[in-house]
Amino acid sequence: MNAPLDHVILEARGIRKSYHKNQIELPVLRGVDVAFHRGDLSALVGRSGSGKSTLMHLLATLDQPDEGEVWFDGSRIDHLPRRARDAYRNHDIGIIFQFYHLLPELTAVENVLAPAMIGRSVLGYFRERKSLMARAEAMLDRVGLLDRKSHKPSEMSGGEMQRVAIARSLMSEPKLLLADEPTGNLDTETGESILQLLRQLNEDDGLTIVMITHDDAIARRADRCYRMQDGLLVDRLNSESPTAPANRLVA
Ligand SMILES: Nc1ncnc2c1ncn2[C@@H]1O[C@H](COP(=O)(O)OP(=O)(O)OP(=O)(O)O)[C@@H](O)[C@H]1O
Repeated sequence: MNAPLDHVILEARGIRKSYHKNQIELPVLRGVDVAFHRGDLSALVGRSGSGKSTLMHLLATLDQPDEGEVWFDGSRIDHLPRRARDAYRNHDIGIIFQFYHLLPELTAVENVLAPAMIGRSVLGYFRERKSLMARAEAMLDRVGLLDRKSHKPSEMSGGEMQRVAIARSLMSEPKLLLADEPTGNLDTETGESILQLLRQLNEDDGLTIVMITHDDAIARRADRCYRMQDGLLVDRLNSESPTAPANRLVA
């Protein structure tokens, strides 16, 4: 198959995936083709159970498709060896989740630092500790949370915890951020501030973002929206929201 076009950073081609339970096959993705464009804030929208998280897991190489291909930045990534998949997740992309996945015993700044410790020897870590700490603090500052750097997750609000998770995902200077229901656990106002932060990172820092959501109103805020239904990409959202003038129809 041909490599993706240059403006496409992440692409799924002909993806099929089934789960098996009690010897019954449950087809969850039934031939999904989707291409996310470099520099966009894209949304993948669909009802609960439509297969969004399953697709995201495949895009993140947390699982492998039964059929089809996943391409990132010009390379095929769906059946890479484990080390290469780890490197992709640790360096090329950032991932944030609805429930933040912070370590409860660590402070905000330690949570941001944590992934940078993976793959480094203890000696290597201590040698670079100062610069890593400075970067972690800069990332916390980027998300407006430097003054909470010594707080543990139990001492932060949901919105603050999501900001820490975003700061953590930025540590490795990813080319793309995968966000699974990033506002799903937040009230409307706090969710709005997280959306604005994602938009800022997209516009100011050029970060490509793929956001998964079940909420049409949130999806309409993206540059491109892709709708999933019963394991298929069915259409692209008609986006006429006045708040999203850059919103494009994807035919
Ligand atoms: N590990 C698994 N084993 C069996 N079935 C699964 C597994 N994971 C997901 N499913 C099923 O696959 C379907 C799609 O799930 P998925 O989590 O991808 O949907 P979703 O669109 O992300 O939903 P939600 O918005 O509720 O997270 C669901 O019917 C779910 O029950």
